[in-house]
Amino acid sequence: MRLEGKSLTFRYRKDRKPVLEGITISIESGERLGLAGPSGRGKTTLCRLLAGYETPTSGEVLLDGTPLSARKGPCPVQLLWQNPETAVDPRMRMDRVLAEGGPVAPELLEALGIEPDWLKRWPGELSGGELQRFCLARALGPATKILLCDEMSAMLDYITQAQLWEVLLAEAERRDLGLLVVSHSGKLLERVCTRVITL
Ligand SMILES: Nc1ncnc2c1ncn2[C@@H]1O[C@H](COP(=O)(O)OP(=O)(O)OP(=O)(O)O)[C@@H](O)[C@H]1O
Repeated sequence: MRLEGKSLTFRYRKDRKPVLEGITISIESGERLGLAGPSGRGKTTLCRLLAGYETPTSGEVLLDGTPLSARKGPCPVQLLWQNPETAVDPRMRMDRVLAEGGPVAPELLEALGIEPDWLKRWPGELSGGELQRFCLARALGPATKILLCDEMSAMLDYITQAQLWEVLLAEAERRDLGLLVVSHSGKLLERVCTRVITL
């Protein structure tokens, strides 16, 4: 599978200059593409366009040559945020949050260190790191083919970071997923990516 952003231009407001101008990017199955660039350059905005959360002012987002917006059913492109608190519905217990991405193998939950007792808790009863484990499990639902990781481990301690990356890289390899990894850490990008570009 191939996700392409073609000549993407985007502005948040008509009277402001574009945040992104004529950006072309592509991510293939099995590839781990790193995206670097200074703060405010538009990395998160680009992820939002590629995941279909925003519509480009001009240009298009294609999945195997078909506009992402024209696809039906569960989206094969998933986005993981830096702040899991903003990515879960606070009115749903964690078992329902998890089910939003489709069924998740118990082995994956175990590998991510998700304790069975956490499934009946509300999001507000978990730490940021515990919530991010759920967000990763949910993003790895059966329909996912391309995963966009926007600073997904930036707020975690080193041990949790290492654990999540180990699980994600093994899963990506096993399922031939394509990854876009956004990070300010050159070391992380060097370590996990097959190719790195700068915005
Ligand atoms: N909802 C919004 N409305 C208006 N402007 C926005 C909005 N979200 C982001 N911006 C602006 O768009 C620009 C790009 O922001 P974005 O978050 O995409 O950058 P980034 O490269 O991901 O930054 P960082 O590395 O700090 O996370 C910034 O100037 C930001 O102020």
